[in-house]
Amino acid sequence: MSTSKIKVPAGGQKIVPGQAVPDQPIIPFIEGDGIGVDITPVMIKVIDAAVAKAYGGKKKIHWMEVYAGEKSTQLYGPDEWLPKETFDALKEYSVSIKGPMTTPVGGGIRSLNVALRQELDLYQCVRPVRYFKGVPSPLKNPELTDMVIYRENTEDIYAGIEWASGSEQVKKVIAFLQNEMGVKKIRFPETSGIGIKPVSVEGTTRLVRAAIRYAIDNDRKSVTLVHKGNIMKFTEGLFRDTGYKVAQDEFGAQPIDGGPWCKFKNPKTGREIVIKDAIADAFLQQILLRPAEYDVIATTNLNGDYISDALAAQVGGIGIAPGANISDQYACFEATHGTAPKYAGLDKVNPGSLILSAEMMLRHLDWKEAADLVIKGMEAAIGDKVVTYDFARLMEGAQEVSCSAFGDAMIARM
Ligand SMILES: NC(=O)C1=CN([C@@H]2O[C@H](COP(=O)(O)OP(=O)(O)OC[C@H]3O[C@@H](n4cnc5c(N)ncnc54)[C@H](OP(=O)(O)O)[C@@H]3O)[C@@H](O)[C@H]2O)C=CC1
Ligand SMILES: O=C(O)CCC(=O)C(=O)O
Ligand SMILES: [Mg+2]
Repeated sequence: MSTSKIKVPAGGQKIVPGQAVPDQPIIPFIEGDGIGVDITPVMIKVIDAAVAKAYGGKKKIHWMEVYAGEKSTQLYGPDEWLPKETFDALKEYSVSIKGPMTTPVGGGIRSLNVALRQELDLYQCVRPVRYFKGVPSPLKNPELTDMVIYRENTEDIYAGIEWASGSEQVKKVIAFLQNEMGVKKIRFPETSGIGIKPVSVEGTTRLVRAAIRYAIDNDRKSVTLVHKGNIMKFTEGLFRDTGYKVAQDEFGAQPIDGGPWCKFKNPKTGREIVIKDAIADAFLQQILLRPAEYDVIATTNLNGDYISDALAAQVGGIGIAPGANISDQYACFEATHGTAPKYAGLDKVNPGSLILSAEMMLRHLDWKEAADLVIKGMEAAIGDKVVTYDFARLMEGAQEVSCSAFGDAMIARM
């Protein structure tokens, strides 16, 4: 039986949802697999420096390591990928940050990242995509890409409801579909695996509501519902139809030229916000060719996963792509990228994604001054062409530095 491995730091306080953030909050972090060992300590060092500089010691984060993934199996036992006390801590302390965790392809464990999002009901995956001047990009005008992805984070095929080809369960499911549901279109029933894609009105409503509220609070021009509703009518199509209904019922949006696009006046600024939709395949070419036409993006889970990496590439790659998983109570910040195993332990990769995820966390705490210093350090280091390998290989005259040296370069420029 496992006993507690988590050491609660002395002197810190819990963040309680609905109450003011204490000056000395305890923030749990998961180091992460693969490059987690490289980027997580750099993120902590950079954030501590920004907070110290911004508040002169009045505010300070008390970091509390909690365990998941490979490190957890080493500490708690071979099958303990996500110990209960980790879940409990993430809930008890409300705001947390994590490094990436490995998910094997095909067999093996299901995604721990997805399990965390589902267990904490972190239904908004928020991934801002913005350009930092000087970052190498395949686009002529990368600064025109300025979008915020709101990816539904608890439903869709990520629910993990699927049965393996040849299993007794899949035979039952296929027999049920053929005999009781009149399904005749499973092309190779003897060897098919089957997956289920739940998309609900509740799940879509809360996600689209959050995206529209973000557009209102941040004076954005439009919210685009991205879906594949022409093919998956009752899941992706439901997402689109529900999204428009939320805009009309909850925000008073009125149809433009008979709809389905609609618009309403931002109650905070008086400017118009347009709610529109795009089919996912066409959207992926539009964001490359006409990025300026898109702003806030609300989409289903799988689309959001693909769109996140595609959009990140437009502004320099997933080395600089931050994110947050948010519910009405909890927030767990994490980068868009994964464990990049070939670079693990080499002190080589770009810590920018996790640092910018922590910058989002500072804004979530309303520690704006520290967040601004993080951005200042990042802009100045990139502006001086002091960058990690991923940018250096595409930049003229760059000084390539290690993961940890990039963190130090940021700190020196705050
Ligand atoms: N939230 C999470 O924890 C996530 C976990 N994963 C998991 O991560 C594992 C590996 O996935 P994989 O498909 O290889 O995707 P990764 O995102 O881990 O890496 C793909 C490539 O992206 C580039 N890259 C990633 N991170 C950085 C960084 N910090 N700095 C610079 N470049 C970076 C590298 O490109 P290059 O080779 O060109 O240098 C790398 O080879 C899988 O098990 C997957 O399930 C994946 C995504 C999210
Ligand atoms: O959980 C994983 O392994 C992958 C998740 C992922 O790619 C993402 O959330 O962007
Ligand atoms: Mg992904």
